[in-house]
Amino acid sequence: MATLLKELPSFSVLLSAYASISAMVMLIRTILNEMVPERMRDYIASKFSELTSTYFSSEFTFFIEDRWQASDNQLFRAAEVYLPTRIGPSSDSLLVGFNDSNEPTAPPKRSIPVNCTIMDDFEGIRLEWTFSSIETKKCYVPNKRYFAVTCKKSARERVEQRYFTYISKEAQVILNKRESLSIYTYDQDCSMWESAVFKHPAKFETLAIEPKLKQFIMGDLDSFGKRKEFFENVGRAWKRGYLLYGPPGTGKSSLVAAIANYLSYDIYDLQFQIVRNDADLRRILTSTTNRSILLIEDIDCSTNVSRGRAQVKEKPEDEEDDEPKSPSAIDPGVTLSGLLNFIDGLWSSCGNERIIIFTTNHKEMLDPALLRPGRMDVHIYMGYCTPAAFRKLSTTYLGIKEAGIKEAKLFGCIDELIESIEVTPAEVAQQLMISDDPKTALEGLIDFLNVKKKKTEEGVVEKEEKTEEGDMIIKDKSPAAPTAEQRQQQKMKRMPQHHEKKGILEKIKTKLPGIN
Ligand SMILES: Nc1ncnc2c1ncn2[C@@H]1O[C@H](COP(=O)(O)OP(=O)(O)OP(=O)(O)O)[C@@H](O)[C@H]1O
Repeated sequence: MATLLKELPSFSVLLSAYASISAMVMLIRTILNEMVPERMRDYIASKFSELTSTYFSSEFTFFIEDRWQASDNQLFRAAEVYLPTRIGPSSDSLLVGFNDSNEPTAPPKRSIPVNCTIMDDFEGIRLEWTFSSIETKKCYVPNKRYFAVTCKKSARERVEQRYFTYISKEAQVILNKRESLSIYTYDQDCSMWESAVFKHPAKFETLAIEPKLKQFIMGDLDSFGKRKEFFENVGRAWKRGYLLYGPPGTGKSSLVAAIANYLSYDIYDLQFQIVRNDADLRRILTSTTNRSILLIEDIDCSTNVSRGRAQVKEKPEDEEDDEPKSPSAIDPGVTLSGLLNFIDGLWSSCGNERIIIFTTNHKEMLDPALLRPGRMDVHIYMGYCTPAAFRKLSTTYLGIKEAGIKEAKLFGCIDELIESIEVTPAEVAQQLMISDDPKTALEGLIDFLNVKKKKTEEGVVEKEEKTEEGDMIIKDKSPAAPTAEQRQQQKMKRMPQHHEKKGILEKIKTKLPGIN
């Protein structure tokens, strides 16, 4: 010990060493101040302090941004669902509100405000969450939102391997338990999906369609939900495409609502006309969630995927086109191949448990490529009202479970009229709503059907006269009464689709392997 003390430098030596080091530092600082610009000095200082704090800090921070590469970040979504359940007394702020106008007195829902800090515990690990949002300069690019999760460095691996998986599972459980569904519509100005509470009363029980068709659709949906492994084994994306076609008012939208309620899936209602181009479509579609329905209504209104597009393309360039050009509002930049890429192309593998539904009033207008086998798995014709559909409507609207003696005669008359003209379930439902008294409502429906029948017959006669003369002059509306045979012939000419009513099931084309 004594030898060791002897070898230590004396106090005066230490003092002089300190003085010379300080002088050296002062000299270097003066040189740096003189030679290095101030901004550069600040940058070096901040980097130096960042480096030392990272090296010596005992904490680790994960960042979870709202986007991950080209898609929505599913971990971010899970955190959005999970974190509101962890808001406790230690949180200093909270975002509250609701968008369900059906229940204005319900307690508000919770969400996370910007810069709010939330503490969570997992297997003895303390975690601190902070939510941030950075505004972007470009108006069509949404704000960049992210969570920062801080934990002890020693717990980093457990958080990465176990905690984040736990959050995803918890979020799924919360989503499965929620009482209301959401319907999303795309806001092109903010470049994001906006949601509203979806509480549509349509159910399969209230749908007035042929019972066999109903059974088929429900069975198809059931088997789709159970076939995760099947889809994996056959190397296909876990998706199902439905094309609903038929005249307006035959229940296409009601069927979509019934499917959403049956499966408890959210609906993404995409107005195709607002999509700028294929890249835009890709971004929009990759930001939808699993277990959801992508709905594109009136797909024929998009000129780029309608049959006209193919015909226009085939025309020689110098050929005059007498057809007026479609206004740009209905001529989006999305190409058919861009859309098909999502249905069965490479992008179709993005996401799982998805239902894609297209509706159209004019199937014949669609580009054949969209109708080819393997594209839309099931084609469903939603036809005019049939006696069976009318029975369902009378149960739903008038509470008539089975026609008694009183109604039997009226029912017989209605059945006959319904079979002889084209009347939509929407029109029949409208008439049944006129009175709460079943007899009055049914009689009102008979009057309506009789008027419609008369008008239709008059229309046919008028149309035939027009066709013969080849001009557009409106003729006298009072027709010469046609004979029964003539009426039958007129009906056959006028309603080629009417006969399809009876063969609705033949119109269903099932293309998924494994379903017969
Ligand atoms: N098959 C049906 N079963 C029960 N209700 C129906 C049916 N068809 C139509 N309706 C009633 O008529 C209204 C309009 O129907 P819906 O909007 O579903 O028809 P649509 O075929 O989607 O029409 P569009 O092609 O014009 O969009 C609905 O509110 C619904 O109450």
